Amino acid sequence: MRFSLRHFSKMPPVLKTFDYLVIGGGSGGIASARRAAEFGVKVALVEEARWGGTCVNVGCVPKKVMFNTAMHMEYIHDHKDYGFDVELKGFNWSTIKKSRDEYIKRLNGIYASNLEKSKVEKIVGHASFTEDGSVEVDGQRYKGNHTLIATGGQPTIPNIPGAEHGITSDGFFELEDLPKKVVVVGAGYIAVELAGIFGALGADTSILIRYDKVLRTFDSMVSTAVTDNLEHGNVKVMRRTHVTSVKKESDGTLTLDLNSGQIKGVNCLLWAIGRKPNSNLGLEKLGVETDKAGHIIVDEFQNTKAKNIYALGDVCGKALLTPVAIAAGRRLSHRLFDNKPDLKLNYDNIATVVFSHPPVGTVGLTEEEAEQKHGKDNLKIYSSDFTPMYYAVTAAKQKCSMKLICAGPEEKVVGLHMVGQGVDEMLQGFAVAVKMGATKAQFDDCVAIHPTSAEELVTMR
Ligand SMILES: Cc1cc2nc3c(=O)[nH]c(=O)nc-3n(C[C@H](O)[C@H](O)[C@H](O)COP(=O)(O)OP(=O)(O)OC[C@H]3O[C@@H](n4cnc5c(N)ncnc54)[C@H](O)[C@@H]3O)c2cc1C
Ligand SMILES: NC(=O)C1=CN([C@@H]2O[C@H](COP(=O)(O)OP(=O)(O)OC[C@H]3O[C@@H](n4cnc5c(N)ncnc54)[C@H](OP(=O)(O)O)[C@@H]3O)[C@@H](O)[C@H]2O)C=CC1
Ligand SMILES: N[C@@H](CCC(=O)N[C@@H](CSSC[C@H](NC(=O)CC[C@H](N)C(=O)O)C(=O)NCC(=O)O)C(=O)NCC(=O)O)C(=O)O
Repeated sequence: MRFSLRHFSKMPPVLKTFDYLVIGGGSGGIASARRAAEFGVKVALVEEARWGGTCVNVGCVPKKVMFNTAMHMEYIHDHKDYGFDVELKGFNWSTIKKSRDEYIKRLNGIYASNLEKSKVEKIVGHASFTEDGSVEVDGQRYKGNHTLIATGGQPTIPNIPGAEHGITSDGFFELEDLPKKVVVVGAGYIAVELAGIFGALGADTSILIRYDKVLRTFDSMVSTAVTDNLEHGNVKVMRRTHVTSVKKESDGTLTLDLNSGQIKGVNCLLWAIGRKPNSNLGLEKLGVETDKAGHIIVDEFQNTKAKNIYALGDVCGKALLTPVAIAAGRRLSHRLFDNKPDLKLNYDNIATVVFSHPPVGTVGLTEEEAEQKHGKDNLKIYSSDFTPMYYAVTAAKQKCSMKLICAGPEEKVVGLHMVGQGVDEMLQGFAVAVKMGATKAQFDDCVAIHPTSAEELVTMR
């Protein structure tokens, strides 16, 4: 007690009090702060880096630009099969990097001005908690009657000698040129997406995975198809392989020592082995609990263990997706300031896309999860494998695979999985149907749109 009093006396006085103080100007924090401000409460948002957070600056948005770039390269190879007399004379990475950077800069400005328009007070700097639950930023103290932690996460780097010679997804967005020889380590979303981009753009690309397939937590159909597609798409899949040490040579290239063998002459090593939460905010002083990995523990209403302190988005470690952070943030603001005391995000049936080549779209249970939940005998699985019509006249082909997992006598669709051209844009509408509890008969009752890949989903037998 005496210690606390002495400590309190050293704290600067509270400069300002807000109804809602949000830490983290990324997807969840911005969405929650702006929604709260709509209800006429006094809101402030603290951000230490660039407005928009991971998604806008080093995530979804610049990644999608690079995915689109890679798609151009794929299509260019098909042009001659469609009768176009075009010649690819080269690809200039720095052209797209420059326009991408300018676009992100514009977005930073738009986000800042949107906050101003919404009357959210912007506070720039690193936030940390003091003992009494107020927040200190650059020596100033702010108090929130309600405080949200939406501080996101950062890439993990392995603890091996020379790991610092590698980059992460953050560094990917700083590359000034397409590296000649690339090694991507990891088997999740980021490894698959970035290896796919490098491969499509013509880098000599390898992906090092610990097991036999990428995306192991996805339905096995997806995991198998994406692993095969990487191999067919210019990416060498090195299974059961990990890096034990990294050495930088005098010519600037890297030599990777592996559990078996070596890779020499690497121009870019990219770690994509997961992310860790930004939860080093002095939470222990407040009784906010974290799990072993540092993710903030919250209940279904995003409440932490400390009164009037909430957390959401990547810092909580559940469904690390921008729309999840946004949806949780907006619902929380309605609950706190719009008299909707029961509003919370339902984390079931969240649709997700992996921007691989071709992309993955998936919602609901994997077959393995459905077997555990409903029992193998209560499931009926429908699947379809075909070559989309786009490839009818092209030399290069990519298959499309789809799977519906139906449960019970009514054949409720509890899982929908797709890998193929266009499935990224196809998924959202079907996700509505799955969320509504649609059955296979209801899918079939919907007359197909022809000729599309999507029609397969309403005509499967
Ligand atoms: C390469 C990559 C690609 C991705 N692609 C997709 C995709 O295609 N689709 C998708 O849905 N999701 C994608 N994601 C995930 C998505 O970016 C995140 O799920 C989302 O940004 C999480 O939002 P958030 O608000 O929880 O955190 P963030 O967006 O990370 O925002 C947190 C903010 O808090 C700030 N901050 C942290 N600590 C402090 C502090 N102490 N004081 C002040 N400010 C602080 C940070 O600077 C940051 O701006 C991708 C992620 C990566 C890395
Ligand atoms: N399109 C989208 O919506 C995107 C979303 N995101 C979000 O960001 C999150 C973070 O992405 P990401 O960083 O790819 O993390 P993920 O959790 O998706 O994947 C990381 C994978 O790397 C492998 N791995 C873990 N540790 C090691 C290690 N020490 N050495 C080698 N491999 C290892 C694991 O696979 P295994 O166990 O098989 O080895 C693990 O699943 C994603 O989960 C996703 O939620 C990111 C990008 C795009
Ligand atoms: N689906 C469209 C998305 C277009 C879009 O939303 N672009 C954003 C930039 S990328 S995206 C950054 C990301 N936005 C989104 O995820 C889109 C949110 C959706 N429109 C919604 O309102 O729910 C995010 O982190 N949002 C937090 C927040 O907005 O509160 C933009 O231009 N914004 C300018 C503006 O808004 O004026 C596409 O892919 O083209």
